[in-house]
Amino acid sequence: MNALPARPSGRNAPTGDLPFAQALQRMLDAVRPLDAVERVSLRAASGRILAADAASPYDVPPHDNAAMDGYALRAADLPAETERRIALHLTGQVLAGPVGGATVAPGECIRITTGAAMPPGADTVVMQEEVEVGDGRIVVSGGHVVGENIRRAGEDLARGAVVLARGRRLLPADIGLLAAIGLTETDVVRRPRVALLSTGDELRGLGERLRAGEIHDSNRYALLAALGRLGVDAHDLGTVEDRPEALRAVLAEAAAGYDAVVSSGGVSAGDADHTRGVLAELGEVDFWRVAIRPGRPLAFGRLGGALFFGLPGNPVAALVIFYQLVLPTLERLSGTEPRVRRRQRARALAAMRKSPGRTEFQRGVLSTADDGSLCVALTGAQGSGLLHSMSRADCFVVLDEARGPVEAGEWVTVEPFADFV
Ligand SMILES: Nc1nc2c(c(=O)[nH]1)N[C@H]1C(S)=C(S)[C@@H](COP(=O)(O)OP(=O)(O)OC[C@H]3O[C@@H](n4cnc5c(N)ncnc54)[C@H](O)[C@@H]3O)O[C@H]1N2
Ligand code: MOO
Repeated sequence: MNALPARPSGRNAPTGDLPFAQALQRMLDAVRPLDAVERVSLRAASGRILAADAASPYDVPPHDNAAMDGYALRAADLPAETERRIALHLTGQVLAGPVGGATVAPGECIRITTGAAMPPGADTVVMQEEVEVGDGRIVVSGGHVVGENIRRAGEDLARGAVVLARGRRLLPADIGLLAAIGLTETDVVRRPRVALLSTGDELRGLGERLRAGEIHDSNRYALLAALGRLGVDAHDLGTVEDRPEALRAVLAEAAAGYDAVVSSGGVSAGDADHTRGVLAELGEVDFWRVAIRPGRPLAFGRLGGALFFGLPGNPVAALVIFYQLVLPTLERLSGTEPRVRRRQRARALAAMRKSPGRTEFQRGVLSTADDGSLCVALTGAQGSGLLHSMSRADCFVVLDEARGPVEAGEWVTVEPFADFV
């Protein structure tokens, strides 16, 4: 791990808070993407990361075929002038499916349906709407061009062409492409094994009764849900008491069996905050404290073979850190590049509080003004313990470290959740 880089003096310099962009870069740099491969059936491959380029073993479509229901014929038989009409002898039909022996000789045509392979001799398909059908013959006008209404072999994918590159997260259309090139299985990267735990004597699991001073452990369930959507192999290690020995025991075991460990709580400066101390004992702390709000007391490091993310306990802080820093790092660990965050500009519907010194990720709701421009309003109070401020939101409002308050009507940067949440 690198030592903390020299930092220019500034508002956060004395505390050693790492600027957001530097923290993200250091986390990404610390990753060695997994390269272990497993073969899965195509039915189980959705959302997995492709481990090697997939090339097509043949042309797709494999044969020239009709793009319309109509008649396969030879363009040379037709008159050049649109007004003139001629009759062609109708000799049979070809449907989509196995190819029969039908061929088209001069003066003949064959009935053809969409997707059926072009019979030898024919070079054009005329739509049935443009043809008059009689007894054993059709009447068709001129003005058709050679190759009309034919889909060419290899038009979608040429033989040997790379259809999907290594590192691709397989989407439904990708599964279709792999099926189209005849694959039944594909090689994907093994899923990262990620351990998740919460720390805090006040925390109770689902269904447990609360005594005075206790709360439900909401972080563990929110983070498990977020990890589930990311497609990692998440393991719930439960809630750990605020005792160094208890944390030591759980983290020592986690160090051995996981690619990443995510904890929440116990990273700040309180008397019961042991996460950093135990991480330093059993592994390495790369940095803690990022100039970000919420989520400043983030501890990042290494625990045995695992990356370690010590998220702050406040529920909104834990999720903001997860989406902004942990998610891209886990994407790289999974063998794919972090997805692009499409930042947009939106007009603030009301003023927003902001002091210089930390990058803020406030929670907003997008709307469209009468003139079509994008607008954003905050989801009410932005305290980092107020989980509803996150659950009501559909975007982050990203306010740069250096800037101060936002005035109503000002343009700000937003990150729609649809891209990553
Ligand atoms: N003297 C200082 N105090 C605090 C600082 C600081 O820099 N100096 N930072 C504050 C900030 S910012 C945050 S965020 C919190 C983070 O502290 P911890 O990570 O040590 O979190 P805890 O103290 O354990 O808990 C904070 C808060 O969150 C609740 N919590 C914890 N875990 C869960 C969970 N799994 N589910 C739901 N809620 C949880 C906990 O009950 C506390 O209310 O520290 C500030 N203090
Ligand atoms: O950073 Mo703390 O996460 O603001 O509440």
